[in-house]
Amino acid sequence: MTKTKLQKSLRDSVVTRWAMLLLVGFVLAANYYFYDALSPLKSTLTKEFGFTSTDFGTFVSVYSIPNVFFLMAVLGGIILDKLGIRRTGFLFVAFMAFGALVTAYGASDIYINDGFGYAFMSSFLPGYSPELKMMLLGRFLFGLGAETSIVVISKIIVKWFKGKELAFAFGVKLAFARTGSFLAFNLSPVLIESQSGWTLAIWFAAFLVLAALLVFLIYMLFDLKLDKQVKQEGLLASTDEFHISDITKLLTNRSFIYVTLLCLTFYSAVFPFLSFSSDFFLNKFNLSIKESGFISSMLPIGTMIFTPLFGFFVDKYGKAASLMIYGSIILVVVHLTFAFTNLSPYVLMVILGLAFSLVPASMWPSVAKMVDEKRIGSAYGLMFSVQNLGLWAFPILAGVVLDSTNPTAAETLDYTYTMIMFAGLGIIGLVFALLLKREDKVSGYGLELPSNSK
Ligand SMILES: C[C@H](N)C(=O)N[C@@H](CCCCN)C(=O)O
Repeated sequence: MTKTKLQKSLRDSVVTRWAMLLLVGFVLAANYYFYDALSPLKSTLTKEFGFTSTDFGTFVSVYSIPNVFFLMAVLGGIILDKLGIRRTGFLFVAFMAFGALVTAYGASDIYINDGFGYAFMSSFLPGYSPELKMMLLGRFLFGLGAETSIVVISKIIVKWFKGKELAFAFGVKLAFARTGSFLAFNLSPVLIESQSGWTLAIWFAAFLVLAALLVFLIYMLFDLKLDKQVKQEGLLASTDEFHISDITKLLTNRSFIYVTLLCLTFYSAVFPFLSFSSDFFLNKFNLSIKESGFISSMLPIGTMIFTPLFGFFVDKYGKAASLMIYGSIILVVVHLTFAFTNLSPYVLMVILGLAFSLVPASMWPSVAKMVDEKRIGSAYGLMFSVQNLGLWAFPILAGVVLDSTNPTAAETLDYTYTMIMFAGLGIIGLVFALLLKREDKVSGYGLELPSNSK
């Protein structure tokens, strides 16, 4: 009796571990909120600062530069293994918060009226406004922190839920992320109408990320307590230690290569599209900023419900490779329908939500089947870095395509070619999904089997 009592730790309490998910879920929601908060403001940024579509695309994509060109997500995973959850998490969430505040500062009146750094930002690259340059710096720092903090949160979920409700917890974690996006698309258009000025929408987003840093501090107290109880950190460090050979093993695993390329193409056709979607609805259907922001938010709201459901389905019945194929087909059909018809964007966004649930719910758990558990951190880090190549390139390309296929100072923007580009990405993704399913028959990872059968 006494022995059993001694063996119980914080993670054995259902309430405590779900409370931990609530805490880190808030951090994740704030991350996604800030990522999407400026998307409904594209036309406002054009009106206030003269942003072109290419400027806006550059702003969206600068998030990915640290993760692509400095391999930050991979390095962050290594730092995580060396320094542990608390120090790495605090460092990268702090980067996120600092970057968010710098972005808001770059759009603020204080900065524009010759505030700190304005003269310096005006002294080079005259083709880019000082506002854009400061906001780019802020988003760069935000991106540096944001991707690694997602890797840290994934590890936190494993720490608290391994051997318990792990897959479901991952689904709920993604639902928190989507809640952040949903709120961003609906709140930003309301906040730009504030008496205190349109930049309140950006300040609000930045302070939300700052609040996330405080929430992470609270999480750290529990994490410390759990480590004291079970000395789990030492155990994880030894099992998750990083070796360069881990990366070479991953790069010779065909299934891993196909799933990573699917991750690159699929997410490149979703996240950059989502960043432009409010402006797309505004232009194509002649809607208000609020209404087009609301339509964009139909995508995350669908995924909040569908992702945990499909996660449950994959756990119980398998069929992960097939679900990735179905999700890819839906993505292509929706983007082509957006390009060539005037069908209701409300319905199409909900259908796109199905695709954006089918693929993530089956993709992320599938990686765990094809990669040793001790390499899972490196695997996710590598996938994130490759994926960020697309999240970097495609917002810029979308902006360039928009600017070059529309006359300067056009009243409304024609998105047809931009949407064809996103559909093209979806088609390439579909090919990788088909290759992945074919390869699974050879490699025998059992992607089509239920979770507990492998
Ligand atoms: C943008 C980020 N790199 C990403 O891929 N996010 C995924 C969730 C990743 C979860 C990994 N365990 C998303 O679908 O938002």
